Amino acid sequence: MDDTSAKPRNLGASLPVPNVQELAGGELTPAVLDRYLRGADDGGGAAAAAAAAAAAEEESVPVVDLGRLLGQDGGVAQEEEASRLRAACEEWGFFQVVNHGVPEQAIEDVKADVEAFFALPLAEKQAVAQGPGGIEGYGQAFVVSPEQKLDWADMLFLSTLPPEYRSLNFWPSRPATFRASLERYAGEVQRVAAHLLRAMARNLLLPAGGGLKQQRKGQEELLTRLAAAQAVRINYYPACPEEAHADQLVGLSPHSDAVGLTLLLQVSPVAGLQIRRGGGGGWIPVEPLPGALVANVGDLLEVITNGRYRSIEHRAVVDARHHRVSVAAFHNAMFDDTPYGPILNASGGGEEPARYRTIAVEDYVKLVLSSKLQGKNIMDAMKINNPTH
Ligand SMILES: O=C(O)CCC(=O)C(=O)O
Ligand SMILES: [Fe+2]
Repeated sequence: MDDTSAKPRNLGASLPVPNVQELAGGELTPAVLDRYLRGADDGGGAAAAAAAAAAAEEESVPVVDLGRLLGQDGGVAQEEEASRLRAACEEWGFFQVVNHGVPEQAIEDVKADVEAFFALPLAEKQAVAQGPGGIEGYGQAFVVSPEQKLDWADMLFLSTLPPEYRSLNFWPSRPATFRASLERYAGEVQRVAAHLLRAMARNLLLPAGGGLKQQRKGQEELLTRLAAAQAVRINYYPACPEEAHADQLVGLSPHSDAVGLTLLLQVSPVAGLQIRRGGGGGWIPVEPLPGALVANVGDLLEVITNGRYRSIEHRAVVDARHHRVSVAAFHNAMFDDTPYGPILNASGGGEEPARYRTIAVEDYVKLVLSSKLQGKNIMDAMKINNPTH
């Protein structure tokens, strides 16, 4: 296979929109600002903020200790942590990962380099601007109509792993250490994702032993394949401009991640990420926890577990005074023709009906990129309408 055919093809592009960091640094005309201002019905509004505050008092996202999960404190602690992971996946779909083994320096370097990238003048950042027809590079995503409300953020999207998926022309050459920092960080985080997926597989799959051993092994491999490829989306949310109120802007519209497993680094010590647990309800903030990675179940994991684990709707809101940066590392299966569908005996008992269609990763990502970000609308289309459910 030659190098270009190994890469994911151009999977979709966004309509061109203004650079938000530049808008935030200049004077905004009412007409421009209007494209970003939302009412309560399209994601803005004090009511949502109040709901988040109220919800926060009662609930916070669970924390999983990866070292314990891998057995560093012995078997009993490992089992305890495995149950914690199970509950986090079944009841939340979101959790913070601590003691993950990613060296502090690898995190500090990537943080410093992404901040330094966004601090460059626009012309230098545009050296890695998205091209027509593609999502990689510096720009925006998910803008499909000139009328839709826009997100108050810019992003840099890069395929990171496997190395042959990279398009280095989109990797910044300034700051000079950017590429090395991101490469190291990408590899470290992929290892964390693979460990988590393997632990999830053990929680989910058939009991070991007997004639089921081979089947169990195959299922474990299937789940760990969800960390074979990785892409990162580096988000920059400018502070709210004076002309607006922070709760009228949305940094990233509500969505679930169209991948296997996401691990997110909250670079800035500024809150912004919020999740909505199944069945609606208020928005719950995921406070930045120093040194932690935020894990969340993606759509493909929901499909493969036949809905036992759910990909959860989340969004990013804008801070009134400080900009915020985050690095989302999306782990996914390779972009080939392999179809992925539900593992039907995941419960260990009898055949359960498939609740989702089977689809190839590339086709699913294409479908998502050609749509407006709107909650879990695309996952709804993946569901099989089973009259018994
Ligand atoms: O900035 C955040 O905290 C959320 C980012 C996110 O959800 C994404 O990039 O998919
Ligand atoms: Fe996301």
